[in-house]
Amino acid sequence: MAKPVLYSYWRSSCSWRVRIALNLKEIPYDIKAVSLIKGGGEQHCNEYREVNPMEQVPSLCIDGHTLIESLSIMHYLEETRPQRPLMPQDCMKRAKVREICEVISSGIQPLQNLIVLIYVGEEKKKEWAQHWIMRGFRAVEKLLSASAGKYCVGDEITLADCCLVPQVFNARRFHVDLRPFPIILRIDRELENHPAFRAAHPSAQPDCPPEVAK
Ligand SMILES: O=C(O)/C=C\C(=O)CC(=O)CC(=O)O
Repeated sequence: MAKPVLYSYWRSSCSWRVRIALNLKEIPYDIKAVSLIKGGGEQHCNEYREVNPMEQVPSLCIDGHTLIESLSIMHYLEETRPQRPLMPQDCMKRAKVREICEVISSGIQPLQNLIVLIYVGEEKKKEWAQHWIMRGFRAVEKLLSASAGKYCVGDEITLADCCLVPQVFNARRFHVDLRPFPIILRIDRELENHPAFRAAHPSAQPDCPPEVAK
């Protein structure tokens, strides 16, 4: 089987989630960088629209197919590559993992992504992004107060952690005050030096601008 190819952008939190999952599962993959900003965004070109009709990253070519949507990709990896499980065994804990993934991937990230911020406009975009991230993080913090052990759900790393860490990076990028979210901060700190998370970090990506990578 050919090595999987991930269409990715260094600073895209959705690409980053999938990179973490691939790294944790030790699945070798190649990256095809798609610049979301060059020339108005390479994701909108005809060639890439054939790969991903949503004109977004990530997309993953794997097992002879192309998959889009980060959570759907991560669940496929979990189902087909059971090594280093990223979902708990227990059904209620699985539901808790999905809950946190949903809040982040549907309730926060889409509201502060590039296409929405362009639409909101330069003047309002920071306040807008902060509002939706804080609203979502209040919910995540509350959920974590019941589910967290060392990580988001219990003491094993799950897909919820793969979603949380990149969203914390985005929160910092928009200067959100994270002090009201001590559990989120603790889990982020716990994971920042994990090799799979470090290798997936924007600053470690081949398309990261050299002045940022330093
Ligand atoms: O470098 C840029 O400014 C462009 C795009 C992004 O950050 C990615 C997003 O749209 C946000 C996200 O993935 O959450």
